[in-house]
Amino acid sequence: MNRSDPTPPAAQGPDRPAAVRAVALAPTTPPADAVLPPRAPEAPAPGALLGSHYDHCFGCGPQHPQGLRLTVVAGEGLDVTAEFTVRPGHQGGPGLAHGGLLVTAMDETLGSLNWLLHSAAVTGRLETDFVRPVPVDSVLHIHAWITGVHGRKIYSAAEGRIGGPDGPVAIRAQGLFVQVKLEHFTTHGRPEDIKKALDDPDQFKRARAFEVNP
Ligand SMILES: CCCCCCCCCCCCCCCC(=O)SCCNC(=O)CCNC(=O)[C@H](O)C(C)(C)COP(=O)(O)OP(=O)(O)OC[C@H]1O[C@@H](n2cnc3c(N)ncnc32)[C@H](O)[C@@H]1OP(=O)(O)O
Repeated sequence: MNRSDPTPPAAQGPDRPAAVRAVALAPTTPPADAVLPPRAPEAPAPGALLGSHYDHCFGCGPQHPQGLRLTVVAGEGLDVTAEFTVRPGHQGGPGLAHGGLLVTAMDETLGSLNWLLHSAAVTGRLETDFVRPVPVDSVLHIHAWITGVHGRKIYSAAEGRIGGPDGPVAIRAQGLFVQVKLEHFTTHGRPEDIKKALDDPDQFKRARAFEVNP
């Protein structure tokens, strides 16, 4: 369609050309029969700092040179808080955090809710609203919580605020994570990285701690 064409787009449907047809995405809001389970007995105590799940993770790994080095603390309920300091290597616009990295920070924080249920889960769908720009050197304070669990699907939401837990909201997110077994990683990951992770007893211990039987 010509950009200046005032004709409104035709209704979505099978006759619409594939190149312009919207894709059907799953909702990130839990269904009515979703449940809010109790914290797992193995969940970290409220206030505990959650370690990185993998040293080379872009989101939380301390060994990643340009990573976000997000730190996460367990909340009182099915929630966590996280902090991410925006560094010059995270710029999109001059002096501003790249939006994709802000999404990564939300993804990582929502993903760490796994610790509270003692199960590994991967992101199936993630929606974000960017509310205001985030300058370099600012600290993004993120609060994330589980909104419902339905079978293997974990629904969650988060808000990121600038400068403090009560600072202005910069980003909001809702996610749908799907619980997986450890084999998800060992089957799909690059073999040399899997081997290194499995050869490191500490890394292996953390990986086993996540094992689930969906
Ligand atoms: C040795 C090394 C140790 C390392 C130890 C690390 C441990 C801890 C690591 C944590 C890491 C966190 C890091 C941050 C979080 C990421 O960034 S994770 C990376 C990004 N995500 C991905 O790569 C996931 C890619 N997708 C997949 O692998 C597969 O599509 C999935 C999501 C596992 C689902 O496949 P599946 O297991 O075959 O599930 P399936 O039976 O199709 O669906 C199950 C249910 O989920 C729904 N569903 C499936 N996919 C979707 C979707 N995309 N959207 C909506 N709903 C979906 C289905 O509709 C179905 O619903 P019901 O019918 O039950 O109502």
